[in-house]
Amino acid sequence: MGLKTKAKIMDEDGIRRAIRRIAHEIVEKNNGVENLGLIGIRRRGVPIARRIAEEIKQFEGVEVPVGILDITLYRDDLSSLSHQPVVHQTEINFPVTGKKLVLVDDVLYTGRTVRAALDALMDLGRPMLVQLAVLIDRGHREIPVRADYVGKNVPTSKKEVIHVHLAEIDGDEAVYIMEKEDE
Ligand SMILES: O=P(O)(O)OC[C@H]1O[C@H](OP(=O)(O)OP(=O)(O)O)[C@H](O)[C@@H]1O
Ligand SMILES: O=c1cc[nH]c(=O)[nH]1
Repeated sequence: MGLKTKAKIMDEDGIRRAIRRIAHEIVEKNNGVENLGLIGIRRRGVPIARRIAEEIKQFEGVEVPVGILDITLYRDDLSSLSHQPVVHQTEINFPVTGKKLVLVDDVLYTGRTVRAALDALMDLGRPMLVQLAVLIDRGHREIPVRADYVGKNVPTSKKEVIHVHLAEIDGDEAVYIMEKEDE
């Protein structure tokens, strides 16, 4: 099944501003950066987490640690109820116990990836709290998960797909709504 571009909903400036705002909101909500840690969900959550850390360094002068969770979705169809996120690898080189962790991902959809991420984090220790930051919330949750920080809420139909492009992975910066083409 093919996908065709329906609309470009964010450009490079829009992505930069959203990430900058999220960085400020994280510091404001947590009353500073003490005990803060960012966890990027591979793949595109990782560069977003690194950019948030870079913003925080610029305005707070503190380096917030960034860890990585590698989670892959196994599915035939994005709209299927059955896709299963599987945690492959964790690269979290700081203790999570007692930390305020912010999970970072590009798109929040059913919430199943976040659930798998939470399971993996809880296996590593006992964080003080876990929050969630996403660049795009497209709705259609299948479990009770909500984001604390959202770059842009994008109402979608289940037939649509959000594609986030980031320079580190894709060579360009944009967010697109794609539409499934009928066969
Ligand atoms: O809320 P959910 O239904 O779990 O969907 C959200 C997840 O789906 C995407 O990952 P994808 O497997 O498409 O890989 P990508 O990060 O390489 O785009 C996205 O990056 C999120 O991690
Ligand atoms: O539309 C979607 C849904 C899940 N993950 C994506 O990257 N896009």
